Amino acid sequence: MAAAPILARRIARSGVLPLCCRPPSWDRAPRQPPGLPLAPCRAFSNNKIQVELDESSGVAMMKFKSPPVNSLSLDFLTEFSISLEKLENDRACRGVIITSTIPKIFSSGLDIMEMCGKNVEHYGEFWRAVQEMWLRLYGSNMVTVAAVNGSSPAGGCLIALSCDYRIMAENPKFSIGLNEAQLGIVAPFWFKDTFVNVVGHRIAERSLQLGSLHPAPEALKLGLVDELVPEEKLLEKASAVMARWLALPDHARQLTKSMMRKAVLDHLVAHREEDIKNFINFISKESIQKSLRMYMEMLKKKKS
Ligand SMILES: CCC/C=C/C(=O)SCCNC(=O)CCNC(=O)[C@H](O)C(C)(C)COP(=O)([O-])OP(=O)([O-])OC[C@H]1O[C@@H](n2cnc3c(N)ncnc32)[C@H](O)[C@@H]1OP(=O)([O-])[O-]
Repeated sequence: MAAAPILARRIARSGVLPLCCRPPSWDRAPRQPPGLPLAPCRAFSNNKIQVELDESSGVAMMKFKSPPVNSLSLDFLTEFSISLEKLENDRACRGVIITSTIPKIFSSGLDIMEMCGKNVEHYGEFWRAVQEMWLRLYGSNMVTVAAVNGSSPAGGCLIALSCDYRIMAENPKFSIGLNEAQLGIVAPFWFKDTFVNVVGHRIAERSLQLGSLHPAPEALKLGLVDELVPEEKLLEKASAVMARWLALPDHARQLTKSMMRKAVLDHLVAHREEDIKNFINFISKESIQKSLRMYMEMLKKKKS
């Protein structure tokens, strides 16, 4: 598949290790070598994501900043994977809080334009980047907390579901869910598995079949998010939750997390190429392309 070397080159250019080469974090050296001056805060930023690591707490704040709606384009996904990998390999980092700088939007999900009117090579490269992002986030050794400060459909919901804990702003106008069926497309098995692991089979089945977007209070009732807080308290709450999770020894928490998630992660790793082929075949169908075009037109009409 031509897409594999392309993504490998993109990642190689950035100096990021592939997932399989990542050292387990319970094997890491002590956080602060003795005798070195404390460096309390470090930041890095790329076009679509900004990251600030507080070395004294070991917590990174990752903010999506890709207007207008933080859609997950190929470039966004690549930057996201690179940012996660940098943090994963940083001995000073134990946890990451993920949020958005865009008012009212956490992420609008996969960029629909990446799935419309492109060639087979592009679809393959795009889908590999979606897989890569999920493998890194769902398989992360770090504590991951989603501070969902706006709407979060489809791929945006997947990001939140892949974290260890989800806190959402208690605004009923913000909704979250895997709404793929509303677009005439189907969430792949690993989106479904991640969803089932959070809310259970019955809720996931009903919500997926209906392509439901759940307003924040309903999302809380379903267990799709863990807590609702006033928007202005979201980051404070996320930091408090993070501190509680980081109070445990890393190795015990990490091994437990890995035990809970391994089967689902292994399933995709074992079927990655097949999953890419399935996506390409599915998304290339004229009927699917038509559904996506109609959905984009509906979004534009709603705006005008
Ligand atoms: C098998 C595959 C699995 C698929 C998984 C997925 O994630 S599928 C993804 C499922 N995702 C969804 O179903 C989410 C669909 N989006 C929404 O529901 C709303 O946009 C919103 C609630 C996120 C924000 O509402 P709001 O009133 O604040 O903003 P607005 O609506 O005015 O949009 C502003 C501009 O952004 C554009 N644009 C928006 N989203 C996307 C996108 N994903 N991509 C590309 N573009 C997108 C929109 O067209 C408009 O462009 P224009 O006209 O300026 O050129």
